[in-house]
Amino acid sequence: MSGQNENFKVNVTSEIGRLRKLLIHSPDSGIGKVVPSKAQDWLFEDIVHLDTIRKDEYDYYLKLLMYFLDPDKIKGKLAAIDSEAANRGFYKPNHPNFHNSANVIEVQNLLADILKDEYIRKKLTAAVCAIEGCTYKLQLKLSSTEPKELAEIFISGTMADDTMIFAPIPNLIFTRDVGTTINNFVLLNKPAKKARVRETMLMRYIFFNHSFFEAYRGNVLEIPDPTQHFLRPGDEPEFRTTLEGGDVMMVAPNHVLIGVSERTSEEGANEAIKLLFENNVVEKVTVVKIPAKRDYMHLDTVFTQVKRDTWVILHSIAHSPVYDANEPIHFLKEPEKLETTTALQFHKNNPGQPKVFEHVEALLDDISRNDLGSKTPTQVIYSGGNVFPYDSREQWTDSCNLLAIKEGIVLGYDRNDKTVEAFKAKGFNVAKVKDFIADLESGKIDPETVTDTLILMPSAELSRARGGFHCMSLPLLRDDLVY
Ligand SMILES: NC(=[NH2+])NCCC[C@H](N)C(=O)O
Repeated sequence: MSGQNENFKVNVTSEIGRLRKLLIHSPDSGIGKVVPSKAQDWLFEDIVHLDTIRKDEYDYYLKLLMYFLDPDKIKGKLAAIDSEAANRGFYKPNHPNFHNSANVIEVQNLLADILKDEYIRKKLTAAVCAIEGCTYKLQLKLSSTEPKELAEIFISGTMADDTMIFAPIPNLIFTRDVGTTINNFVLLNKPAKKARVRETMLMRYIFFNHSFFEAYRGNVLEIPDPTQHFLRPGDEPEFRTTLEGGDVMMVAPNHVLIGVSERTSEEGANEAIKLLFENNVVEKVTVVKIPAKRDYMHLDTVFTQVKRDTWVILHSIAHSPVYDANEPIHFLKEPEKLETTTALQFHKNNPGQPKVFEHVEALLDDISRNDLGSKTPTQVIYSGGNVFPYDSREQWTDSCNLLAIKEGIVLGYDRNDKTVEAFKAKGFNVAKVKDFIADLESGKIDPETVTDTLILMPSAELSRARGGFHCMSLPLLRDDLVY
């Protein structure tokens, strides 16, 4: 894939413009190595069945992306691609028949590309071995391993003979979290969780060394730690700057949202805002503070955008506290226990005087109407139709974490029944991905003309990894919205 850097463009100005290029990572064998005792440390809620997550779930995601982003590789060829004789070669990064799309880009292959350079291979091997505590002998062995094999080892933690040498990084399927494209800049993450450290390092090497990103090297932003962090006593994470991509949303060309959450610290948001303003990347950054808890780990777990005038959100995050401000409980509970969510908007020219939004829904309405020029009333679809307990059950299985492949065409899990009903009530078509793909292949559906559809993706295994399709995508290029 190296050498294809002419015309390689990085530019994302919204959450919903037609998707043209993205980074993904298909479930690798490391996911099949998650053991119950480590599942929580590795940020999975359960162990998953590798074969099912690939063949019956993720492969459909890949196919769908191909029809929209690289149709020549799939249209008219589906039967052959999925034949038994093909043995899923199209889906396996190291297989000779791998799709090798330059639009639906597999991280593992970018990693293999940069590892062809001996200097980079040695440096990155030393870095991986340092964080994983490998022996020097193993480091030497890895340095002379063939690039494609080495890329697989770095990701899965497993040698070709199936020996595990360090932990896998099973969360790499959630490419969203490793960085965010903001206009033609990339803001790299600074992970809060140890389980996500190696992924970030691999991505850092890719963005700074792969020929695809050559023209953008000066536009890769990294978040430093402030001096207070190094000088603090003990091991407390105080002052640590953390920021994960799921907390960063590129909602309009001049406007980014940053969630302060379980994963992104106030300090992380602070450094990110300074970087974005100093580099003239955007004019406005709105910080949305959400309760720091596992269920809401990132901002994109509580809302995502569907169309310029439509959002899907968890009601308790959308609005001010459910308690009546006149009830005694309002005064008795700590503000964070009331699940309040605040939104503070900082402007480049006047960062000292942030604008306060009463609640998140007011912010989303402002984005739709004022940033995106929507002339229609802003529509909000609530997780689980805003009916307890379906609202929180379905949020937990990513009802609010949708990926728009173009405005109004969104991918979500097939298990969130009440949310699906809420989409239907707002006039959306709902299609099972298998049927949708059959219609794309037969030509009954045309990616250019299809409108307002929630595509339901199989989710039994994927949802145990605790993320949806928004998390499983790192958009690099989207068409600008036409106003
Ligand atoms: N953008 C997201 N919401 N990503 C979800 C990440 C899920 C992953 N298991 C984690 O806990 O880190």
